[in-house]
Amino acid sequence: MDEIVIQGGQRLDGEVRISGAKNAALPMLAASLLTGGRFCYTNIPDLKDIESIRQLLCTIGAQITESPDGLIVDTTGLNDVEAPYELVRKMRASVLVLGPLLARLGRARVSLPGGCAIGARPINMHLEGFSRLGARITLEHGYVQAEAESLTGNEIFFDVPTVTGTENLMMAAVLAKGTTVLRNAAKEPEVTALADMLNAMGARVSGAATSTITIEGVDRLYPATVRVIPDRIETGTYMVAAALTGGCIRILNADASHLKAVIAKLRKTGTEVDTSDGAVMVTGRRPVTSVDIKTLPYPGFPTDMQAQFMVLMCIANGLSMISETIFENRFIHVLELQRMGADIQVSGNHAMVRGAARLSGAQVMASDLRASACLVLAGLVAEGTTRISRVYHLDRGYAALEDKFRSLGADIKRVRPKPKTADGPGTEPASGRTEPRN
Ligand SMILES: CC(=O)N[C@H]1[C@@H](OP(=O)(O)OP(=O)(O)OC[C@H]2O[C@@H](n3ccc(=O)[nH]c3=O)[C@H](O)[C@@H]2O)O[C@H](CO)[C@@H](O)[C@@H]1O
Ligand SMILES: C=C(OP(=O)(O)O)C(=O)O
Repeated sequence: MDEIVIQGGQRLDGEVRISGAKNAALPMLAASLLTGGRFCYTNIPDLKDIESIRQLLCTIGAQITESPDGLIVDTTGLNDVEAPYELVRKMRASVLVLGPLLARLGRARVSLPGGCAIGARPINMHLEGFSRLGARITLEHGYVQAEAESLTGNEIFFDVPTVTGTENLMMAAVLAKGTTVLRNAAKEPEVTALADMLNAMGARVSGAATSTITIEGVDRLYPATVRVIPDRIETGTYMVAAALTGGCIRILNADASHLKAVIAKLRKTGTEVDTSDGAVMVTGRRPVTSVDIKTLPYPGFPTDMQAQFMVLMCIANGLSMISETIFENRFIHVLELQRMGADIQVSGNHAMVRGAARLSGAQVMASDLRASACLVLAGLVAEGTTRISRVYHLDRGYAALEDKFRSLGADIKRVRPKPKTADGPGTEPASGRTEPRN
């Protein structure tokens, strides 16, 4: 398994170009299943998760080709309605095919995703929503099956805002009879991007970016040409890299309007953020002032930036209280940061970070996507060498990560350790996971 090796201590300066957003591209690709025809996507990021959804769409019968105009997805002839366990276990966003398949074909079968490193992550609200639209839901042999002769609009109230739940229900409702109202809907920019795509296909979705989304069902949809929005979490990660290393990074192809909570917090740390010339310019300053963070649904501080921000708080000048309110187990990176010298105490969903730590490079293990990004950032400011294993998590969500950091001046490379003998010390257990899993 590959490792990322970082020699810390370089100040990062220069320009970096942000890729399309993973979390926008996934539902937008799933939306192509809603109607037969040729969709064209631009700004699709080069990521493992994109490979996984492409594989899933092909299993279902889509034809996918690269062209100079973009990624062409032809969904004219579908031959299957199933998302198998093998794909869902690699990428839980596979559940996003449930809504469009149910809407178009009246049937879908998807492996239940199960828990993941950061929490239980059930899909009960997706399923309750489909039931409210008239679908019969059965759970058997680890699969969820949804069936309906036709779907009928209804009012759906989410207990808590769910991003993929809102997206799944929006896709299910666009072809339903009558009007669907989603209350307490997620307001994330990726939800709005999907609503824009659905409208470009002929759907009638209003209220996206607010907590009430109204969908008036239509009889027909048409293929569309769409551009994926920039990845706000990748953007935020490079912003933290500038703050952390005291460097100056000009971030291109970013949308600062999607990062207001992160920018506000960064400015409070003393970091300069300038969004006036179309790019996002971030200049790290010393000392870094400690701030408290509480993750919340958008437009609050994103849970997907919590781990990266924690590294910045490790080198800040005081105490920082980080509260994680979205996922119940999203502090796994703390144990690895502690091994690098961080002073962090976790109590329930709060992490108290005592700043002024001198991080030192160590062998660490990535446990999930953003925890991996946090370890890369920690390696960049740590003294000495950091080796990060299980980096397949990073490949799910960060396009060309090493190239981008290297172009900013980081000393970072990917290596493939020599295979160890079967019974030699430190050998990967036979049951050790060697493949991505969400
Ligand atoms: C592919 C994608 O877009 N992933 C993002 C999406 O994940 P995802 O859509 O899975 O996250 P949700 O917004 O659904 O989760 C929010 C909370 O609701 C809970 N919940 C969710 C659905 C449900 O049916 N029942 C339930 O209890 C979850 O366990 C969690 O505690 O939003 C998260 C929160 O911003 C981000 O961290 C992920 O990067
Ligand atoms: C948690 C994330 O992704 P996913 O929902 O695909 O696991 C993420 O992008 O940080």
